[in-house]
Amino acid sequence: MRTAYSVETVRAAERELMARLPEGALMQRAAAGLAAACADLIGRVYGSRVVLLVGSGDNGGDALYAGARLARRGAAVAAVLLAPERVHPGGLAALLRAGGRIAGSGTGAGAAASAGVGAVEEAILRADLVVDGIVGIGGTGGLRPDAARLAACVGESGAAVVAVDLPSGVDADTGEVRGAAVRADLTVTFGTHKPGLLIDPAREYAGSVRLVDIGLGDVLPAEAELEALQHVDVARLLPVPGAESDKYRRGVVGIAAGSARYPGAAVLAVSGALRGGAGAVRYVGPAGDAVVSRFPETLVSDQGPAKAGRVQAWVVGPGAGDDASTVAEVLEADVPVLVDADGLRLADRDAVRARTAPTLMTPHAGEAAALLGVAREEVEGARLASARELASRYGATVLLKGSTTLVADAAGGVVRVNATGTPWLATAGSGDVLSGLAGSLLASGLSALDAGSAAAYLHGLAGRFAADGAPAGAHDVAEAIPGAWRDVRD
Ligand SMILES: NC(=O)C1=CN([C@@H]2O[C@H](COP(=O)(O)OP(=O)(O)OC[C@H]3O[C@@H](n4cnc5c(N)ncnc54)[C@H](O)[C@@H]3O)[C@@H](O)[C@H]2O)[C@@H](O)CC1
Ligand SMILES: [K+]
Repeated sequence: MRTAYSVETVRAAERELMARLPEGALMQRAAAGLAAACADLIGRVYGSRVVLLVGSGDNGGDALYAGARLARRGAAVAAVLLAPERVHPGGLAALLRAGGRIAGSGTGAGAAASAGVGAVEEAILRADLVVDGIVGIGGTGGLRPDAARLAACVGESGAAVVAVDLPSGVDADTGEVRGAAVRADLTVTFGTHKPGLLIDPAREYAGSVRLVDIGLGDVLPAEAELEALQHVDVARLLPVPGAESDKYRRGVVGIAAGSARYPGAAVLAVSGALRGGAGAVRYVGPAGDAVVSRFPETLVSDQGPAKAGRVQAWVVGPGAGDDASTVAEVLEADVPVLVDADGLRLADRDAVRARTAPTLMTPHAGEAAALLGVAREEVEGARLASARELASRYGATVLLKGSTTLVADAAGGVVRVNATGTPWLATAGSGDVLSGLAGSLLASGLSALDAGSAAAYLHGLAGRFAADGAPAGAHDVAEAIPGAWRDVRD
């Protein structure tokens, strides 16, 4: 499991750890890890041109101490000081002792806003490596104008860019990026991941992320704010039939989907459900013929959901058109229900809130925006807050689809993030496959949080296998699910 902790939690843990250690020990651990990561990235340290962007806090201190280490190994290191009067004194002294210098001025008053700005920009443009120590977990609001100018200049440089702890300008707790931010090739983060490093849009700014152990693990609380499942975690969740299993014990998933206009949505939801571990898939709706001709193992009922027979979890909504009564009927069932696509629009909020069995809603950003009454960009820019808000409004678990899919429970607690997805998954019908797959996992007894996050994981992996660098259709993704399942369990 990859976990991420909020700034507040990190601060508390750091205080506890610092009280037990000699002064400055944590920063030295951070700087050593940072310098090593920089060296790995650029390959040859000796003779390389390194520019440090140094803010007024400890993030700048980390950059300065790491810069000193690189200078001792023969790099030409220049520090751009955003606030020379408040720079980390020990870090700056260490850099100067190691032969580093202050960029833009020979006097030490070389802030980017000063007359030395041309020289600063030139240094950044000519650098082999830029180390972004403008601001870390102490950042508030968007980058200030001086810092924003530096971030823009870094964007024009061909240098490798390493962000210290976080790319400056991104929100550590939410992954939001309001205004300018540094785009890094690599982010070297300390002690633990921060939620923003795992959630878009900030995740994209971070590049690849390397975690440096500074001993924080022992003092962090057991429950994180955000977690990302890995193969072994998903393998533990996936249902495996035992010797005594029959189709009912393995779970029957009901699919109430499709319409005369969109029969394909029903077929695709069933295709996902058949690969999700349930013992049987029951279909109700107007696309029964299309479903059976493609998947003869489906139990098709021409009755409504309430009379369809035994079902341990329902999926309702893909391709449902305007069939609000089926959605309402499914929401009355006393078993877990997954609501997707048209079903999200048709589901009555009070009916969802009144349910006692789990409800899993699976909107993409556009659908979530419509339910929240905001613009799509607002959801895309604030994915964590949007998922949490929707979960709390509906009293449901919400799986917000996207490049980094989030799954949030209504009661709060840990949020799951999934990063196995690929842009190739942005293809018609791929969401229908996911809803069937997640519904199948619900029917086999997983909680809404586990079913949603395990399904997102498998679906993302299947998308990668199906696409493999070329376009793939949603049915290809469904067919790749068994391979993803095997990959996870190996
Ligand atoms: N506390 C610890 O134990 C450790 C902290 N470390 C480093 O310390 C960092 C946190 O240090 P600080 O608490 O000093 O905070 P930061 O260095 O992250 O930022 C605070 C400084 O940035 C300025 N600032 C805030 N928002 C800004 C904005 N939007 N634009 C421009 N400047 C802005 C503030 O004026 C303040 O001086 C971590 O991210 C990490 O890099 C590491 O050395 C590891 C150990
Ligand atoms: K930074």
